[in-house]
Amino acid sequence: MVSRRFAVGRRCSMDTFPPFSRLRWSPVRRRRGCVPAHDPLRRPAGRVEPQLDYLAMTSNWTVPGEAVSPVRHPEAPAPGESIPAHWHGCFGCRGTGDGGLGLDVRAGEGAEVTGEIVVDPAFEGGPGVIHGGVLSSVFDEVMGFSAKLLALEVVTAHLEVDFRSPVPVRSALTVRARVDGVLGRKLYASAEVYVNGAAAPAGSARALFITIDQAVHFRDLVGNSTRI
Ligand SMILES: CCCCCCCCCCCCCC(=O)SCCNC(=O)CCNC(=O)[C@H](O)C(C)(C)COP(=O)(O)OP(=O)(O)OC[C@H]1O[C@@H](n2cnc3c(N)ncnc32)[C@H](O)[C@@H]1OP(=O)(O)O
Repeated sequence: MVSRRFAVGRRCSMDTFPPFSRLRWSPVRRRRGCVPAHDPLRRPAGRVEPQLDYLAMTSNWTVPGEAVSPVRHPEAPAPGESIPAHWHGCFGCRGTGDGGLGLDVRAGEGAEVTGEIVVDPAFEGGPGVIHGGVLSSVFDEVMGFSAKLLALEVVTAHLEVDFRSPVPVRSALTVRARVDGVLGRKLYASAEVYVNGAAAPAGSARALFITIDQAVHFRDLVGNSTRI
């Protein structure tokens, strides 16, 4: 059956809709003269395209000048030691067998941590690559662990991620994260992800965490949990 979107140009036998139609008619379909009615690759005349500097991976999220350097807690895990899960029910802390990310996060120097994870095929988004939301969760979790070196309980208030290059499923990821600055209840953190030991990051993230009193924050929410 020929879809209405490919009604102009020659008829094609393999007319299917996204996610795969874009991959299939470019460039093969162009050569065949098979042109869709609406070509998402064609830029509409007169529209201003966003000018993103992907290589610089810029961010408008900056640590305020008044922020102070993070102070590592004297009883924080030593550099190289694994940092225990903050809660067994956490998606980030649970193993992949239990529907979690299966992250292993280790303490570094100062307020730095390193998270290791192998991208489970269950985390697939686009064909063969990790889902961007899952990678965002990885960043969120590993940056959150850096707050544990300060012995602070935090939740994420703001998270931003730059995806620089695709991250294949089954690849081994190393996430380096740290608290960059503290201002009252606010912790500013940043992180980068490296694929299979590559020298250049495949993505980066920044976050704002806010310290909380867990007992108060979760008091009226804990009843929703199925893992208590
Ligand atoms: C999970 C706990 C375990 C702990 C173990 C550690 C390991 C963790 C690993 C887990 C990792 C995964 C973790 C997860 O995934 S946590 C899950 C995702 N996050 C949440 O569910 C948090 C939802 N939000 C809230 O509950 C409240 O908004 C919070 C508690 C964050 C603040 O509400 P609260 O009423 O308490 O305080 P406040 O509103 O006076 O705000 C305080 C200050 O912050 C500033 N502000 C706030 N938001 C923003 C913003 N978006 N951009 C810029 N600024 C912002 C605000 O202006 C103010 O500044 P100032 O006026 O004082 O200058």
